[in-house]
Amino acid sequence: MKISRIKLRVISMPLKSPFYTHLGVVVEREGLIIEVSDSNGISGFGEGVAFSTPWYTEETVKTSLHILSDVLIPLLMENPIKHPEDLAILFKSVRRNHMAKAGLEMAIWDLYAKTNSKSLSAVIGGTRGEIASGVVVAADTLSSSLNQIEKYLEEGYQRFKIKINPRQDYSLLAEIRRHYPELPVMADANSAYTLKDIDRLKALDDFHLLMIEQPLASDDIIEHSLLQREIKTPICLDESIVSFEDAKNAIELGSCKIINIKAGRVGGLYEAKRIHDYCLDKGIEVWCGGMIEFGISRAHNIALASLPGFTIPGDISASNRFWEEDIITPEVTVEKGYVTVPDGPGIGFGINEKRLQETTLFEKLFAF
Ligand SMILES: O=C(O)CCC(=O)c1ccccc1C(=O)O
Ligand SMILES: [Mg+2]
Repeated sequence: MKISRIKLRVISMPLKSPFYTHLGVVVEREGLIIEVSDSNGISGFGEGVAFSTPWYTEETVKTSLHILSDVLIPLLMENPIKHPEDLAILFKSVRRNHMAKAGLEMAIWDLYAKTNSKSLSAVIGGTRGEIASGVVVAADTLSSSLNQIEKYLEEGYQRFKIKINPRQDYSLLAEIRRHYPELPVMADANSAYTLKDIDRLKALDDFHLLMIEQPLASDDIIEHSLLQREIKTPICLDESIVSFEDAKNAIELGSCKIINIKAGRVGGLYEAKRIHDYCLDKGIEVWCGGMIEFGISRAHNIALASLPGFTIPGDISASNRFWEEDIITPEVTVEKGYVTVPDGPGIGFGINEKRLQETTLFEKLFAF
């Protein structure tokens, strides 16, 4: 691959409505856009999905910018690669920093697919032409949760993820069930509980949830295996799974029945695919998680979720779930509950240059 230039941009955009979790509120989303160009002027795009503050993982926009500028991009300049999978070996010398690695790796996958005139989905082994779409409800009150559910139901979403915590769980889910007895509902706790809350968590079995995502500590797999033995609701791990080894260990221990795969969290599409392949082999269902992302990462998620093991509707919602105007064209849309997997080259979406320009705070260019 003849990489000649890399452009990093920090962008910022307000969410249409605040996103509430027990860890804090997201009102404005800062993000990192990575553009990798070759000597023929073809560009691949990726997104660094770390947030402005380290509330979800330890990375931030600033740490990503540092690791990309001072470590990963210089490493790539000194060590030309033939294929995006070569990055797995090249980046092994750098501990963690998965979101920074993934943003660059995914831009290079997009470039690779485009230079081979294939869709990213085809290049990574996707088999699906459309993806069942789910949505997250992260509101601060019961009434706004119910309003959001009603709106998203009308828009066709097939799965509803409700953020919960020990102060807002049983009564919230009971009200949702009272209004929607058959709704495909799951809960995401973002590590709000400990094993001391076992009775609270057992009680949630009443609601036949599709699953409960990450109830216990963000780096735990041991206690989740104890919890899974006590509750009927399937556990899905998110934060705890940052590598193929984590997925393998969690499955062997019985810590979860389902895994949420986010390419950013695990260091890129290659590692995401390894986890997917292992889960498919072991009969563990997976789905694609979201990061309140802009269109580029959303497009990568669509390609990832086209792999055969992604059998559960994930967090791949339309661009208009979070944004007044996205940075890609066309925007991601949900039709009758599905997102179409594009068959054009690479991620299959263009860049809305005007929107990208007006949301850019800062940019930095690296010439090879
Ligand atoms: O639709 C989305 O973008 C996912 C929403 C979501 O739940 C989330 C958003 C940001 C960080 C972590 C999470 C999560 O899955 O825990
Ligand atoms: Mg989660």
